[in-house]
Amino acid sequence: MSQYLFYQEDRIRVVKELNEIAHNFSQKGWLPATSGNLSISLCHDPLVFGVTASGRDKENLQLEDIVFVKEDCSPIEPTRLKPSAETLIHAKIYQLTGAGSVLHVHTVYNNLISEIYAEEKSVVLSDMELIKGLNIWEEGAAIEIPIIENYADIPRLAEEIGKRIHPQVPGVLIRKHGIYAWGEDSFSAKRHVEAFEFMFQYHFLWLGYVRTLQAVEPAKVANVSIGLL
Ligand SMILES: CSC[C@@H](O)[C@@H](O)C(=O)COP(=O)(O)O
Ligand SMILES: [Zn+2]
Repeated sequence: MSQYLFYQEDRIRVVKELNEIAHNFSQKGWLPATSGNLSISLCHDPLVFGVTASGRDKENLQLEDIVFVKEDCSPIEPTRLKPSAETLIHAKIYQLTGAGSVLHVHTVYNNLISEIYAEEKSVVLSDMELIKGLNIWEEGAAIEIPIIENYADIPRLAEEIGKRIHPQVPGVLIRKHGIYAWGEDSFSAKRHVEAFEFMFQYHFLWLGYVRTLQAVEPAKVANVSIGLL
């Protein structure tokens, strides 16, 4: 008998919450072509978390598509399911941040921003109301989101992500891949993903708008700073 049966009620809650988030993000087009992976922790000491199984269509995620794993990413009980190929990244983020949930999505805008600012290795966003969605309330706050190269070797990718995590900024971009965002629970982690994605979309469209104005009405944008472009 598994020593983890003790968590049965919490397991049901985790599975339901992950399914709801998978369906919600799929509706938004944030988990295309089976991409992305989602997790919620059950326990921190020892670390145990539920994570989406590898290669599942998140749009049609089923309750049984969640695998419960330990700190070393192995399942807590025998299963035919393979945990997400990126489970190690989830484990690393739990260990370093004490988060209660880690969510990973692939979107067009997070891919575009990660590529535009790839050489800088981070993107700075400021003067945006939704920074408050990250629970950062100071007026005029600026946030710097790290951008990590998209190493195919997952242990290396997890290691590099670990080195760049900023205590105040609950997200890390992987170049032309996606974002990992986290929070104290799945509600907060979801809110963080949504805030990041809103800001990435806004920032990308703003860059294009200002650049167009620079071409057609330069005087109008003479004092507008858009960073790189
Ligand atoms: C289908 S492409 C996406 C994968 O390469 C990977 O980055 C991803 O996010 C999903 O991997 P998974 O093993 O299903 O959790
Ligand atoms: Zn991915």
